Amino acid sequence: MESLIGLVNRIQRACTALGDYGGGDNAFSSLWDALPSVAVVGGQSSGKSSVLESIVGRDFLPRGSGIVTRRPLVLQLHKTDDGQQEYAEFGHIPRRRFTDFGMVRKEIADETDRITGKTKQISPVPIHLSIYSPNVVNLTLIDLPGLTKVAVEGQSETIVEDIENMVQTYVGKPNCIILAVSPANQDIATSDAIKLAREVDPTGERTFGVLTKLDLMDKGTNALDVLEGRAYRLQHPWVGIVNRSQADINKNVDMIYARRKEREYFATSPEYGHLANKMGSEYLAKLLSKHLEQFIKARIPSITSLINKSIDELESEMDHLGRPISVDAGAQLYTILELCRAFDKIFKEHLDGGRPGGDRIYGVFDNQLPAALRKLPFDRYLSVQNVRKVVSEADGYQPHLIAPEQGYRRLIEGALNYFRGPAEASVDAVHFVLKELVRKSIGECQELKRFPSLQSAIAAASNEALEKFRDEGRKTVVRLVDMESSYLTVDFFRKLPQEMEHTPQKGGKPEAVPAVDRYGENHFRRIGSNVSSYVNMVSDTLRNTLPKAVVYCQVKEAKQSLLNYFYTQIGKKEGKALAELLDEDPALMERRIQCAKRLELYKKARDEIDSVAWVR
Ligand SMILES: Nc1nc2c(ncn2[C@@H]2O[C@H](COP(=O)(O)OP(=O)(O)OP(=O)(O)O)[C@@H](O)[C@H]2O)c(=O)[nH]1
Repeated sequence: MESLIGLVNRIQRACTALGDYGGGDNAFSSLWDALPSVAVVGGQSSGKSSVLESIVGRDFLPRGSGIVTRRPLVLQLHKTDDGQQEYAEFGHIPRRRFTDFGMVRKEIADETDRITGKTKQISPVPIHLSIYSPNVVNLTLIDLPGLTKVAVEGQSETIVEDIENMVQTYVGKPNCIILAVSPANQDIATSDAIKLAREVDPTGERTFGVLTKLDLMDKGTNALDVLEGRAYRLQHPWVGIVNRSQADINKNVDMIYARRKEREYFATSPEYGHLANKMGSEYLAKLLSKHLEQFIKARIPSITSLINKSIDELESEMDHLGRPISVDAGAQLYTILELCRAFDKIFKEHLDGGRPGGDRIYGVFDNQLPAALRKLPFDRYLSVQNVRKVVSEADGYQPHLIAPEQGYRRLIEGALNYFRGPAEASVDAVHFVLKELVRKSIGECQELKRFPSLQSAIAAASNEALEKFRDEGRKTVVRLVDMESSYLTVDFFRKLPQEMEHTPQKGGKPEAVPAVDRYGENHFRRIGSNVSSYVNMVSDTLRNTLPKAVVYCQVKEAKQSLLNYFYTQIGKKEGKALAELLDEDPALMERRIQCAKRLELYKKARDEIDSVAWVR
């Protein structure tokens, strides 16, 4: 059973080491807040320090006028075997044993000043002090600044309120046992400690009332009304204490001697003799220790479930935030390549299916290209007037005698030039689809979210590569069109019906004679219609071959080598340049560090609890 207080002590120390001392920090749930503790509260000079020293059996707390306790002091008491030497250890100076308790007092004062300065301000960052002694019981107590009514010189106006708020953050938690110290020589109705305890624990179930200075009460008066629970009722019995007086302190009266005197006081007291075995600082220590053990035991299941829940939450947040970046250049390069691959994978999924967008490329080939081909102005180009003009100009001063060979060629070449427009437009349309898919893929790549600089670098490199593919695509489609002009399909012309008419020859044999006027309108109309048929045939061919060229030069290349050039570039980069690509958002980096710390804390706490569970 005793190991339970030790367990909470260890977890508390881990909490402080990792910056969790409850309250304030809303970024994470606090484990400290979930741990049971005993906080000592009371007005100034009510005797808090004396009670603590009496429980420990040692002088070790700084004394002086004004507010001496300006940071919470987490006092962890560990009982050792009889005969062992007493010593103290501070959380902020691990492994240094203090056997001189005068030095402990000095270190508490110095450590208080280290955080608050000598300005008499207060700070919520606790000081951890462990005392190992055969004269203590296992117990953890938190000493808090005394509640005060007025600020003294050198203190801020808000000090009264600040102290009350700090004390509130401790005693306000349902896991905090309140040790409310009130002096017997003051009316209990005016006790600061009881006033505060009543606010945060109205039923009195977690408040232990301690009445000091019983020896200083006016002659003829006693505190039985309070000690027997009539003046102010609590669930737990009140404990009366007689500490050393100021005169005793001045005379350096030994604490162990003081304890004996206290025992004698109650044993021989005519008023309190019947309560003697339930009075005094030793009894108080044992009572608190027993209660704290039970309290911790009852809280373990809820602490365990809080720890497990927090670990789950932190792990999923860590997954979301991603792994920390290594400082090693090789590892950085590896990370960059992995991120590029993650992006590339998404980009390919867009093209191959699985993610939308690739279908828009098919839309270019299936709708945009055929529509653009249909809209080409061949009607105008192959009008009778234009055919006549082109054919006539083609023959120069010597008009054609038989077929207008040159005229046909000129007309066809002129018509085929029109195909360049839709061919290049297809290249551009696919280019823009690919660019858009790059943008989308970067946005969808979770792993890249942390790295704005790398995102821009990948976008720039991809777009540069896409431009190159577009240039290649353009050259290829224009070449396809030019190829159509460079060598015409002879078969088509062979199969053209001749413009001949058969007239009877002398002697009965038919004789083929040209029946049409080679310079007449019908003739040009027929040429126009022949050229139109040829152009349609080419159009059909290009409708099939242009997509092949575009896919070959742009889509396939984008899939296979979008980041190839980028890879060779980053391969040449030095550590600093690589680190720049991986410059994360600083807020994110900080959050990851904090998450990792908390995760470490919760895991440590879980291990501690598991180890105690084995012992039980
Ligand atoms: N005679 C007698 N004097 C006591 C008793 N308890 C405390 N004192 C004296 O009261 C004075 C204040 O006691 P502390 O223990 O310093 O009180 P505190 O609440 O810690 O005071 P601050 O830290 O200043 O808020 C000291 O001079 C003590 O010697 C007691 O039970 N009997």
